[in-house]
Amino acid sequence: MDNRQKVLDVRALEIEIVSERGRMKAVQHLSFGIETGQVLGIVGESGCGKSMTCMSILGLLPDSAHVTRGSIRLNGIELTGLSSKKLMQIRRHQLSLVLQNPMTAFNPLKTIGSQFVETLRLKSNCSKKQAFELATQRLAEMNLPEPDRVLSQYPFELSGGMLQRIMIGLATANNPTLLIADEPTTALDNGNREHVLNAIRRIKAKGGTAMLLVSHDLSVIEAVADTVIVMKKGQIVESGLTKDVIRHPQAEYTKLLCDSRLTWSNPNQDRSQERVEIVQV
Ligand SMILES: Nc1ncnc2c1ncn2[C@@H]1O[C@H](COP(=O)(O)OP(=O)(O)OP(=O)(O)O)[C@@H](O)[C@H]1O
Repeated sequence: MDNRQKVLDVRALEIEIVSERGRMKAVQHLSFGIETGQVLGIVGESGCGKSMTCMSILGLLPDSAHVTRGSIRLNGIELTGLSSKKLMQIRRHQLSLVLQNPMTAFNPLKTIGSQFVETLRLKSNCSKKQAFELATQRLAEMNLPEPDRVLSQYPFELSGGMLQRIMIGLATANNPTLLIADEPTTALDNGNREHVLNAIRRIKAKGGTAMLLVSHDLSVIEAVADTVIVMKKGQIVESGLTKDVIRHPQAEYTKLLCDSRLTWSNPNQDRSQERVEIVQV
């Protein structure tokens, strides 16, 4: 990874968790950066600190966790130590989060259109009519058929795969500086997975948003990420251009992940029990 101007610049980050069992470092010595229009993948086993890293950037760590060292800069602004009011402003205008469950992300009692409009008007000063027009445009960009009809529907009338693409459209509607997507394709059938990866590719092609894509699945990272960091037990074991890391893994742990990627791409493997969630802050 080079030293060009980075939208997100994380340096020597350390996150500590305090519980009745004592103190533990969820993340340490973590440094990485992302440039505008680029996708950085974070891959690693469960519990290695991927979510803690994302939540620290958003200023949404649980009460038991704290950034104890290091720096997180978004467009040159240091986020660690900012007041919660300032962080909320930054989240509202510059950051978006897409998590795993689209069904729980939406209010079941409101149409997609009213939720879209509500969120857009919270993030910018647009009128109801402008918000509706933007919503229609974003749904079309996400390749959703009949955007007007989708906007008039309730979440339960749409499939999980469609709701995921709607969430990505909503999360990027106001062109955030940084989109954080946590496992957005896990366990989708191939068709829906490809739709979501295409949605990510379209956001990349527009070029205004940097993206942090978290996945335990190296194939997803390989499909869209320019650079990747491989994490194990809260630390980076390897990082670099995705194609280099995947073609020539250096760390034993990355080699293992690459081997299991071959297993995951086996079409006979049953991944139907895995769930996917997408939520926006
Ligand atoms: N709310 C919490 N309170 C205390 N410890 C937590 C909390 N959430 C996570 N942890 C601990 O922090 C460490 C890092 O967890 P984290 O959720 O960041 O891992 P992850 O890589 O995102 O895992 P997964 O892929 O399963 O989501 C783990 O040891 C985990 O047990």
